[in-house]
Amino acid sequence: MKVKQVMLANPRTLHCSKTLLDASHLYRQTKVNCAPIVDDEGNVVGILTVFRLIEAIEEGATFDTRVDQIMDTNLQIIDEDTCFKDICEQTIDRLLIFNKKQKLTGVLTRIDLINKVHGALENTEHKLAEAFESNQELRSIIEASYDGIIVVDSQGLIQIVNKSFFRVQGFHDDPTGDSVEQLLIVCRDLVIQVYRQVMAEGKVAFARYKGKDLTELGITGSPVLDEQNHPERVVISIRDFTELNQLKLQTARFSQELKSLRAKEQKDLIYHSSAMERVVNEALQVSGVDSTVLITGESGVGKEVIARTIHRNSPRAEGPFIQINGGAIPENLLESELFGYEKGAFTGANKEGKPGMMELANGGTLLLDEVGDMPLNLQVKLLRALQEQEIYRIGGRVAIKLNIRILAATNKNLENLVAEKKFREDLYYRLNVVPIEIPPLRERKSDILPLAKHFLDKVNNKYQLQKYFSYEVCKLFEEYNWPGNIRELANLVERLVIMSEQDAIFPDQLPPSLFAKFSASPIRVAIDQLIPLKEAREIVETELIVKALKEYPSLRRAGEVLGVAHTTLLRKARSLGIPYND
Ligand SMILES: Nc1ncnc2c1ncn2[C@@H]1O[C@H](COP(=O)(O)OP(=O)(O)OP(=O)(O)O)[C@@H](O)[C@H]1O
Repeated sequence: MKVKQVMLANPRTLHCSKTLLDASHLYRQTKVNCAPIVDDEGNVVGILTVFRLIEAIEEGATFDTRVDQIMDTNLQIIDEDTCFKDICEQTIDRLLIFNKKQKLTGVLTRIDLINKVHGALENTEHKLAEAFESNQELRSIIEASYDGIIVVDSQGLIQIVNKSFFRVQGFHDDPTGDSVEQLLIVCRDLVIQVYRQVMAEGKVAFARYKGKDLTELGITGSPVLDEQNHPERVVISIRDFTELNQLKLQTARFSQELKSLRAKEQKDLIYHSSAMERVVNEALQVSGVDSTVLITGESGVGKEVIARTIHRNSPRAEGPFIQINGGAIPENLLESELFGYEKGAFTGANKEGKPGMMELANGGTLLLDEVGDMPLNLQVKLLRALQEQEIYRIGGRVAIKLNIRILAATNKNLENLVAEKKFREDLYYRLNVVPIEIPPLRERKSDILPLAKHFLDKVNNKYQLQKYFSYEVCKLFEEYNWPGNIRELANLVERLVIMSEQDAIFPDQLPPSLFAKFSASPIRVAIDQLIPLKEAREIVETELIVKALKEYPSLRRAGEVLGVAHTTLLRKARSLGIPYND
C-alpha cells in the first residue's frame, strides 16, 4: 500500500498571516486536526496541529496570535509514492506529503495513521470473516455433492476429499495429504491419468471406468488456474453410474415383463415360442406410434390377429378397426369399397351414396388384407390417398381428410411381385415402413399344443363337453407340418371334438394326412411267406392286441398305446376271438 492511499488528500492550507481563530475555524469546518501553513508564494513553511494550538493557548497565546508564531517548522516531508509500511516504522506526529513535482498533495498525522490502520484492520477482519464463511460454504457444497470429489494440488498432493468419495470408492482411510499416486481405489490409474492430463493441458479431461457387474465410474478433472493461467490444482469428480445402470437394466426387464404381460392379456393371442414372443413384442412396440406396418407370413399364421393386437394397444384403440381384403372383393367393386361413392355415381349404386372403408376407418386403423392381390390401377389411387392423407369418393368433388393408421398384410412375397411388375415399388416402400414377419406354425412347434388346448377349451365350452386328446394325438400334432397353419389346427380341433364319440380323441380319428405318420411305424415285421392281406392284418392285430392287453391291464391305456379308442379295442378283440374279461 502506498502513502497516497492512506493520507488525507488535498488538505486545506492556512496563510502564515492567519490567526489561531482562523485555524480553529478551519479545523471545525474540515474536521481535520492539522493544517499546512503557506507563505505568499504558496510554499509550505510550517504545519499547525490542534494539539500544538491548545499547547500554545496554555502557554499564553490568544486567538489573535498569528499561526506562524506558534507553527511547527520542523517539517517532515515524504513522497506520496512511499510504501506505507516504511513510514509505519517512523516515530512521527505529522507528515507533509508531496508528489514528484514537489506539490503538496496531502498530510498524515499519527491520529490519521491510527484511524487508517484501525479501519484497515477492521476491513481485513471483515474480509477474513467473509472468506471464512465462503470457504465454509464451499466445503459444504463439496460435501453435499453426490459425486466423489478430490482436490489435488500441483504437487500431486490431495488437499480435499468429500464424503461421497468414500462412498463411491468404499474407502475408509482419509487420504488427505497423501500423494494422488498412493490412492488405493479401483480407478486409481484413470484418476492419475486425468490428473496428469489436466496439469499438462490446463483444461478439463475425462475418463470412464467400466468394471464387472455393471460397475461404471465417470472421472472428470477440472483445472483451477492461477493468474498466469497455469493449473495450480485439479478438482477431480468421480460419478458412479453403477446404480443408474442397475436401474436401467431393471427398467428394461420390467418393461419387457410388462410387454409380455400385456401381450398375454390378449385372450385370443396364444403363444409360447420365443419366435412368436418376438413378433408380439414388435407389435406392441409399434402400436404406440402411427407408422405403417407390413405383416407377412403364410396363410393362417395369425396376421389379422397381430393387426388387431396392434390396434387394440394403440392410442386409436377406441376408434374403428376396419379390414378390407384385396383378394376377396371383385376388382370392379374394390374401388368403391375403398373410397366410397356419391349418390348417382354409377348405375346400381346406392341412391344415398356410400362411405368407403377408408372413410369408415377415420380415427382408427385400416387393415389392407391380402394387399398383394390388389389390382395395379387401384394401387396408384391407394398410394395417392396414403401420401396426401385425403380421398375423393367416386363421383365426389369434396376432398375427405383422412386420419387413419394403415396396416397391411400379405402371404405373398411383395418383393417378387415388385420384380414381376405386379406390385408398385413406391407403394411397397410406403407400406413396408415397419415389417413384421410371422413364422409358420411348423417353425414354432412349442405353440402347437397351447393353441390346440385353447381351441379345444373353446369348443368344449361352447358345447358343454369334456373331450381331450390322447398322448399320441398330441405327439402327432407336434410332428405334423401344418401347411394351413393355425387356421388348419383350429378347424381340425373343432372337427375332432364334434365327431368323436368318446371323450378321449385317438389317432384313428385323425385325417389320413396326420394318421399316416402314426401308422408309418418304424418297427419292421418279418415276412417269410406270402399270405392274403386280410389274414396278415388279423395275425398282426391279434398279436398286438394280446401283447397290449397283457402289458396294460386297463383297456383304456392299452387302447391309447395302440392308438384306438377303448371301445374300438374291445370290439376288435371280440371279433378276433381274443378273450378279455372287463
Ligand atoms: N396366436 C394365435 N392365438 C390364437 N388364435 C390364433 C393365433 N393366430 C391365429 N389364430 C387364429 O387362427 C385363425 C387364422 O388367423 P388369421 O386370420 O389372423 O391368419 P392370417 O395370417 O391373417 O390368414 P390369411 O393369410 O389367410 O388371411 C384365426 O381364427 C385366428 O383367430
